[in-house]
Amino acid sequence: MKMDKIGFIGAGSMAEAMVAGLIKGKVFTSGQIIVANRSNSTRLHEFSQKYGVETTHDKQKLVKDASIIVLAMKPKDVKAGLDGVQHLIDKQVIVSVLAGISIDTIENILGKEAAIVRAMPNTSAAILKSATAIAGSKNVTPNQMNRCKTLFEAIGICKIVEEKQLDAVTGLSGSGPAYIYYLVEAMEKAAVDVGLDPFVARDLIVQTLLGASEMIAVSDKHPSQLRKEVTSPNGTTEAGISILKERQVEDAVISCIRRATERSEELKSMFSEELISYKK
Ligand SMILES: NC(=O)C1=CN([C@@H]2O[C@H](COP(=O)(O)OP(=O)(O)OC[C@H]3O[C@@H](n4cnc5c(N)ncnc54)[C@H](OP(=O)(O)O)[C@@H]3O)[C@@H](O)[C@H]2O)C=CC1
Ligand SMILES: O=C(O)[C@@H]1CCC=N1
Repeated sequence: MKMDKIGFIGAGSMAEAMVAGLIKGKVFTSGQIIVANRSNSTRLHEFSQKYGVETTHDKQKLVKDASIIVLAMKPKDVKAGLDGVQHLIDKQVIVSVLAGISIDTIENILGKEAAIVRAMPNTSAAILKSATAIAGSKNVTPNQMNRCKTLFEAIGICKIVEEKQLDAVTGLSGSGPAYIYYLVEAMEKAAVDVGLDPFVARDLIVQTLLGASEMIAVSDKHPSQLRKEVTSPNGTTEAGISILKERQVEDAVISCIRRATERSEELKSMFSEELISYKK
């Protein structure tokens, strides 16, 4: 598939995960990718060394050269990130991966309506395993939406949702990898505590996670049934799970995802209140 250039404004972890994934997935060649940040030249040097992509501090050049512009700065930096390029946005599709920043807010900053696709991927994009959801503004054509879906499908799976559901997606799968890493950190501590070599434990934990994920993915059975199949009456699993229940881990997980979802909603209102609507 022949595609134009894609430009990233922001060169952090999410931009890197996407760049790595897009090159690995052969969606874009290195020569079709431009990356810009605010000031960190060492970071841009790293990008060009590692991925062979073009890098620049000149956002205007990036916006003129790219047909897809990915906003990949922190939510608080979106206004500064688009400063000075608003007038150059015309036919490009803007893909925003910013948590909690609405299409309305981006249009307010631009001072006009635009073809904006809000996306919530996760850092597993780097290994082509992102769980992404996208929502488009009313100016996005079906063709542009499909193109963005194809782009995210090349780095994992991609679901189309309504924009209002993106806060929940952020709380669930955008932040999700961190929850799993947190669990693994705890499992690693526990493994040493019960007398295992940390390197042996790491391999066992990773394979356990891979195996369990694959079982959920390929099996027709509900996770609760799969769990039952591990749990022998009066056995070790039952003993372990009884502690998770006693410590109300299920409640903790539900509260964790609710709080992350709420935080995405909070970010949205913080930033939309800050901006004066051009529509008013
Ligand atoms: N990390 C994750 O797992 C996920 C993150 N996201 C979203 O992705 C976005 C980026 O997150 P992350 O990659 O973790 O952030 P990082 O802090 O790692 O990177 C932010 C980048 O934005 C650049 N930047 C800041 N201000 C400007 C500006 N005015 N012009 C150009 N570039 C600028 C910074 O450049 P410099 O270093 O020079 O200041 C830096 O390269 C966030 O909005 C987040 O909500 C979405 C899904 C998952
Ligand atoms: O923590 C955050 O705000 C971002 C959004 C999803 C993952 N990281």
